[in-house]
Amino acid sequence: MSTTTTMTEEAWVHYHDGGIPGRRRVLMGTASKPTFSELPRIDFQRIYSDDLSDRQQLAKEVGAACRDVGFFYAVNHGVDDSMLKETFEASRKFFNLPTEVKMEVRSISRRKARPQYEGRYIAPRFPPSHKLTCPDLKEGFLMGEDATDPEQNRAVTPSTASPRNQWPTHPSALFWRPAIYRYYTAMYTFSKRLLGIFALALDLPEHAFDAITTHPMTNVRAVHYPPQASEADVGIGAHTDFCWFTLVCQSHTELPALEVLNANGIWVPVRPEPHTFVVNIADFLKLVTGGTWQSTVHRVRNMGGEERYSLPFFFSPNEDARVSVLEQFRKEGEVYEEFGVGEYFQQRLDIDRTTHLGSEEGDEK
Ligand SMILES: O=C(O)CCC(=O)C(=O)O
Ligand SMILES: [Fe+2]
Repeated sequence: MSTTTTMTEEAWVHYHDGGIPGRRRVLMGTASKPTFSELPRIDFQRIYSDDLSDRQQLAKEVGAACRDVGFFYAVNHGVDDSMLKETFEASRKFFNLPTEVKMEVRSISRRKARPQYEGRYIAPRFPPSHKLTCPDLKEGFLMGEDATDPEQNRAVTPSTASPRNQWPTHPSALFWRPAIYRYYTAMYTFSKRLLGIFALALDLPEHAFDAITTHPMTNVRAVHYPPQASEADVGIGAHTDFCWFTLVCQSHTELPALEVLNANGIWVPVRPEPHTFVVNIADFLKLVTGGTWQSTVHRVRNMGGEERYSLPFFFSPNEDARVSVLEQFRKEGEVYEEFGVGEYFQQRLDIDRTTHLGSEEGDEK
């Protein structure tokens, strides 16, 4: 949850960074630092160019945005616009279904050795009782890689044989699975290309990340944010994402709802722009770039009286990949350990469960 408080006449913004509670002083006037006040807009048409120098030029702009802001708009991304529109229509329809239809896919397993995520419906303000209350007003539906879903064309092996996703079976909800799969597949394909641009932006060969992303960890979370009655409520509390990077499509609302925190502790609104993705760097890419790329704090407050829908797509490397700080970001004399992608992800989920009430059940970000 994020709040701005005044302590001895100083204002602070509170958030979760890397799953850990943090705060930032609000700096104004002469105390303010150079920082961003809007998100860069980057033209992605060049991602499809056969000419390497076009892709390198794009990568230069992407690299600057990742370093200076951690967020950018991707325009002309080439993903089919009518498919995006249809996915939002399907989202509206899904979240309008009776609660009992959505609750069919609400269950989570209580197994100790649980998988990184389990696809399901996430009810608003859950859990209602045994802890304090969950602050987030949002409701969501989460799915991700699952070799037992034939749509993913993946080999079912002993390690991938447990289903992770849950799909509603009520006749009124059967439209949901194909709609989400169309979106998932398109975002997956775009993300693989984007990864090549990130590699170039980091002065690596374009295919440097291919070996660790043959079966990447990926999630779609469809989210519905009801209009907020009060400033004290929160659609999704201030946080950083803990994957490698996130792509977000947001529905149109007159008043921007997604906000990004700049270095002066000012919330910069991310106005919904038609036909664009909002791309943000998450904790994992910050980690492997030795903090050179920013995983920027953000939150959602839906104050404009309209229903809001968003479709974040979260991307991380293979669960069994091992990564470390990239060579060019290492400092002499420092020791850098390797860590497992899946283990890191699980650690972050566990931290989030204990420090972020809204995410007690493994609310992947
Ligand atoms: O709804 C949005 O615009 C952003 C959601 C978000 O930050 C998240 O799901 O991690
Ligand atoms: Fe996020």
